[in-house]
Amino acid sequence: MAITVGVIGTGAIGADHARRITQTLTGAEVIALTDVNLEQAETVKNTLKLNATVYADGHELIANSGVDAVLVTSWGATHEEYVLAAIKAGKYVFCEKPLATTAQGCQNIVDAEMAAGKRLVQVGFMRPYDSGYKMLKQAIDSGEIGTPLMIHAAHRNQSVGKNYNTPMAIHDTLIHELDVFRWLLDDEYVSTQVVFPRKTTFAHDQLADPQIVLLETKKGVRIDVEVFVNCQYGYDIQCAVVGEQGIANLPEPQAITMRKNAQLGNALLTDWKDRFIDSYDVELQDFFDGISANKLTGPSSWNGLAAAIASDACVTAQQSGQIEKINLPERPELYR
Ligand SMILES: NC(=O)C1=CN([C@@H]2O[C@H](COP(=O)(O)OP(=O)(O)OC[C@H]3O[C@@H](n4cnc5c(N)ncnc54)[C@H](O)[C@@H]3O)[C@@H](O)[C@H]2O)C=CC1
Ligand SMILES: O=C1[C@@H](O)[C@H](O)[C@@H](O)[C@H](O)[C@H]1O
Repeated sequence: MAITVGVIGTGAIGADHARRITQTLTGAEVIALTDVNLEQAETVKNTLKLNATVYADGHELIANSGVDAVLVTSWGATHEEYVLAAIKAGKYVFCEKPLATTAQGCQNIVDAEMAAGKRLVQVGFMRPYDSGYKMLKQAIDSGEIGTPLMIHAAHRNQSVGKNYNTPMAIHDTLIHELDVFRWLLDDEYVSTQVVFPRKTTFAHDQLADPQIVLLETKKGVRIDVEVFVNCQYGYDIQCAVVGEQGIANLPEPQAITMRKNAQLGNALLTDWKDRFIDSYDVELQDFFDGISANKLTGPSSWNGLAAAIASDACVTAQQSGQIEKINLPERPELYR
């Protein structure tokens, strides 16, 4: 029997996840939808020809739809309340990143899940499912480049909307790096500092763009990440791990090289949807397979909390201009 799913928030990624569940993945079916913009939920239902009910809001969906699993794909600030409600109702929940926009919000979720006594939550950190990042991790773990010493990384978006502000560069964008570096290095952060280069004229008043985030880990690895969300030229994710004996670079997405109009080159991607299309498929299939096996193994609430603790420190560092400490508590048994 298919796992029944309710989607809360049917915007860009909610609609895309509903599409992949319906058209690409196996073992799950979307039977419930909601969005603060109900028309948007109706549109997704009709476009994908879903045999689904549109609920008035997320809490009604959780309480009355009878679904096995909930996908929380609404705006970041609304995640915590829906994830807590889903846990309370004993439902599995896949929550897009960030798990919550603050560490306290994530801690509330970890506490609720521990009280439930089993893992119910998977966070939408898809990069560990990406074939390029997996190759990078393999290169590190095999010892090919020796002990990692530094990471130089960049997270560039073509442009962002007017509602995107300076802290979002951390808790909405950098949060992917904050998760994936812990996984790549098998290490934890101890401190951060944020510095601001000259501002691009393409950023609006509420946004300092670009930003450079500096991180230090327990093992002494130094990391610099450029977050530049109005870079204009494309969607570009870079990661170079410098080891004692070599450098491992995240592979570029596959693209045809063309000779045309007296130029040699290839097109760059412009959208996260295309850049990580395969990893979104694999992460969600893993979530459903975990439900079938009654054992979730993907990115956990603990991963959400660890990233959020670092994220909070980075947001503080944006304001203070100082080096801020990052302290992760002891990992509970449930997440070992
Ligand atoms: N893993 C990844 O690479 C990506 C993750 N995301 C995450 O997914 C979430 C949604 O992002 P997008 O789809 O890009 O945004 P979006 O703005 O396109 O869609 C969000 C939808 O949620 C709805 N919504 C807002 N508050 C709601 C509430 N209280 N109840 C029900 N619906 C509500 C909005 O009306 C909108 O339709 C964010 O947390 C974002 O960080 C987004 C893009 C990529
Ligand atoms: O998660 C995502 C968006 O929400 C976020 O706003 C973008 O900066 C990221 O590149 C994308 O992967």
